[in-house]
Amino acid sequence: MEDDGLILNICSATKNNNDTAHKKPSIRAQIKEAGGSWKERSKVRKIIKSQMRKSTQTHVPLEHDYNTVENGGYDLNKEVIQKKLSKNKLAFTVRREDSKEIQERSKKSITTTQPQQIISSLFTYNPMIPSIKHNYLPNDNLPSNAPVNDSNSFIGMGLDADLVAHIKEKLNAEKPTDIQCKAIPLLLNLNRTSSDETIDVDVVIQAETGSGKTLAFLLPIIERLIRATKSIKSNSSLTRSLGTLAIILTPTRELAKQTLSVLESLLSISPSKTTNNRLQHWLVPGVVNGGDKKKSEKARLRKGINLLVSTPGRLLDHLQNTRSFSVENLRWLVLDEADRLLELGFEETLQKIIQMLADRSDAYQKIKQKNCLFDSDTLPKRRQIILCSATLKDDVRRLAGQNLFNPIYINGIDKGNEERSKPKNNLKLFTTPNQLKQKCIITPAKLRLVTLTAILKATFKRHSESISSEKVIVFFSCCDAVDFYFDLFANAGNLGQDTDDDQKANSETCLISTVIPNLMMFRLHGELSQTLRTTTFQTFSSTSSGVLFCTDVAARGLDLPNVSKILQYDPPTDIKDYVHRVGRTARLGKGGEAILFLLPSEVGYVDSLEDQGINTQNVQVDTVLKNLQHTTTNNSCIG
Ligand SMILES: Nc1ncnc2c1ncn2[C@@H]1O[C@H](COP(=O)(O)OP(=O)(O)OP(=O)(O)O)[C@@H](O)[C@H]1O
Repeated sequence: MEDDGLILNICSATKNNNDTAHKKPSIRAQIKEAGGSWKERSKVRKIIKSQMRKSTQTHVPLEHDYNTVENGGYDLNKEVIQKKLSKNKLAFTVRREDSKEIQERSKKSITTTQPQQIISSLFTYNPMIPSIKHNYLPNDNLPSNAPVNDSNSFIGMGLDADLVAHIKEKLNAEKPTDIQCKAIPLLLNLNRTSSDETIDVDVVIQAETGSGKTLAFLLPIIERLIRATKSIKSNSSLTRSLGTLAIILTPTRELAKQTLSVLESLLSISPSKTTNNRLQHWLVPGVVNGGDKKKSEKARLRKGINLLVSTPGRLLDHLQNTRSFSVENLRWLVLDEADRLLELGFEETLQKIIQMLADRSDAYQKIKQKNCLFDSDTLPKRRQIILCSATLKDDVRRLAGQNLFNPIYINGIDKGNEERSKPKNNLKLFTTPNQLKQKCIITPAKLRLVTLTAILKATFKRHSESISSEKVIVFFSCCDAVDFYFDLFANAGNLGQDTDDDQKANSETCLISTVIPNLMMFRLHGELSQTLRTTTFQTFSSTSSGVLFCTDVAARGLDLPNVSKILQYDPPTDIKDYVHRVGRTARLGKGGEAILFLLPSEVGYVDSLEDQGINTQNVQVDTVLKNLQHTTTNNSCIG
């Protein structure tokens, strides 16, 4: 699927683990089970089982066990260690040379073990968790992506008064954000001279997640079209059959639909005296999207979609196969989440799209068909490319070198963040919202599920009949993991009992959890039907409380209101994806919390985050597990 990268949570075997495997082959491996009658084989299997049971009961913690402790694999609490050490004297004498070291290590281990550990009844002890050495630098928590008070107003930037009143009423946007202050005047380009046709240069916008980049590029486009509409006297020149004037490309279908709805609400501006309803009359927004019916899209393209939002594959398909799709008048090509669009899988498609658009408008220029709309000075005289993302790096610069015209880079990184982030290399840093509380929790594999449950339980506390109004997103590495955990939380205890129920669950947008009473559970990934994806996205957007289990299909661009917490059950392989995942909360100056789950073997991830200027606070599993026993009054489940 184009939307879902399969990211596996692979932890490489350490040297010590390898040694362990080498020194102590399993009993099963030593006994040949093949051959003989089934009765004999069954007998052998029983013997093996009982030997294995005995072996685990009498197993003494040997040197390599403690080596794995250091690597975060195991920990034996005081009782278990002492019991095992005293019980098996034989093994103890055999490995006498190791014993002193063992005792030393066990002493260390015991002293570091918390006195009141919460241990799941499934296990006899909690594995030890390696401590991570990093300097957590608490920041001032001042919002970095909120509208700026001392900014120039939208009207001061040159936006139409009706449009400004409209965005205030519809989107509650009164003051521009930092990136909007920088990008809107540049893209409006009001200081151009009509003689200089090349002045509308390409623009690269990089700013934090949730800082209003969508309006930063949509408002100037709409404003310039309003101005062009006003400048033309005859209505006959303004018709949707002028074809597509702007294309906005997004990497996922959900983001395409979201961008379309922003466009629609911008264009639902009430008819003013000046535009006299003409804007709505001819300017038609639309979407063409993988997963939708191509036939109806073709019909709409034939009639004319002036502002088109699309995913790359479907756009290329229409460019190649829909003859009535008119892009000769195209004035803007926006690549939203540009770095994702340039990743493997999309890059080739994108290059073909850019080439086809260039060929078509060149051919058109030769025919020199004219419309007075394009004679006005308000529209760009050439196709302007706008790249946009919170995480732009060298891949974008490569495209910039090849396809962009005199690109201008606008960076929304605020001063506070720049100072806070101390780069260890020369790479450009990614920034995350200043007010976002970022935490990491090192959990051994066997405690991960119980830790997730504890966090969700603490977040969705019961208040008599209802639960806390919180919205949480949990990211997993792949579609199967989402389905597995969704089934677990939604259907625990009923798994696999009724296939009709399973089918029903697969087609339902939301289920009530059987683990956490009253909790509404949603899931989103690239293998679900398009209808289910769309309804899930819409329902989770509008709900006031619930949890969404998803893959990275929901990581980029989605503006899901009031999400208070992001959990990353599997860390993403790319730090860029980390930035986008956590960016689903703490949007536009609001607060938020992000918790990253790491296996003991993955602690190095914290350093990689630090290299990018991302600072996480380490939280102990024990603190979280206590929430299973106590309902804390503190809203933050992990302190
Ligand atoms: N100036 C503003 N005042 C109030 N709200 C705004 C303003 N600008 C944008 N918004 C709202 O802020 C939210 C986030 O905006 P948007 O989705 O464009 O962020 P983004 O920077 O594109 O984030 P991401 O990188 O995650 O895609 C949206 O709900 C949008 O309507």
